[in-house]
Amino acid sequence: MLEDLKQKVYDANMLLPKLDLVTFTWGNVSQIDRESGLFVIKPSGVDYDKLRPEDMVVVNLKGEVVEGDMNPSSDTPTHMYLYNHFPNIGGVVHTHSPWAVSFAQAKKDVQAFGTTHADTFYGDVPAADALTQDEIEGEYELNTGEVIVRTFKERGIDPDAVPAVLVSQHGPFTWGKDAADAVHNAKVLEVVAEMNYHTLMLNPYSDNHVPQYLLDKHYYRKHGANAYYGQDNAKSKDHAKH
Ligand SMILES: O=C(CO)[C@@H](O)[C@H](O)COP(=O)(O)O
Repeated sequence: MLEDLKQKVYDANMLLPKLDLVTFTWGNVSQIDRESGLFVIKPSGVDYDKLRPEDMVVVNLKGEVVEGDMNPSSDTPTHMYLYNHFPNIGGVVHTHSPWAVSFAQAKKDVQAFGTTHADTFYGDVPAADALTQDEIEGEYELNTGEVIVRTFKERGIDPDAVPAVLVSQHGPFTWGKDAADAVHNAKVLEVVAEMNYHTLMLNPYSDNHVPQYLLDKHYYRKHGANAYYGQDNAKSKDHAKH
């Protein structure tokens, strides 16, 4: 089932080593078919050079494996949580790319210091709280997905405007309209994280943050003036006109 989607998800996973976003098997990509409510994700712990499209695992939004001979990625609960709570996303990526992980471990946002950032992320990329562990039926479940969604809610960040997060004690998760778009965002995050580091080394008090109205403008240019970005639409339309 979903053979075309398996091919797309396989292709997106194979971009991770190509884009220097993963070491060994440290990463995973998925994409959802919103019609069926099923998503396809990489199997856990499989070397990229051994991976095949037919190895992709099909999972439903309760986290149950619907088709696949191997275990799905260990991050499947997080991908699933994001699909359940961010209705407009179509693909999710997790990597351990070094610059983004450094900011995640330091629990520091990647700030919007310039257009390189603003062309993809229309605001700072937030560092989420550390992992939480809840005992669920005697098993410990790392509620990474809950930590991500809670961070966006508490900080009033629109996940469609900032398709990325830095999970402390773990690493970056990015998302997008599909798997390929989510991989693109993962690479941009890694590049702008490195730029953030050097910007702050050159000027630790750097406050040349791109103003929010300009970030809005980039957002509307890409998503259209009617796109809602956490503000009154009338006001947003005015922004877009400038
Ligand atoms: O952080 C971890 C494991 O601690 C994971 O994110 C792995 O890096 C990827 O795992 P699989 O997708 O191969 O299960």
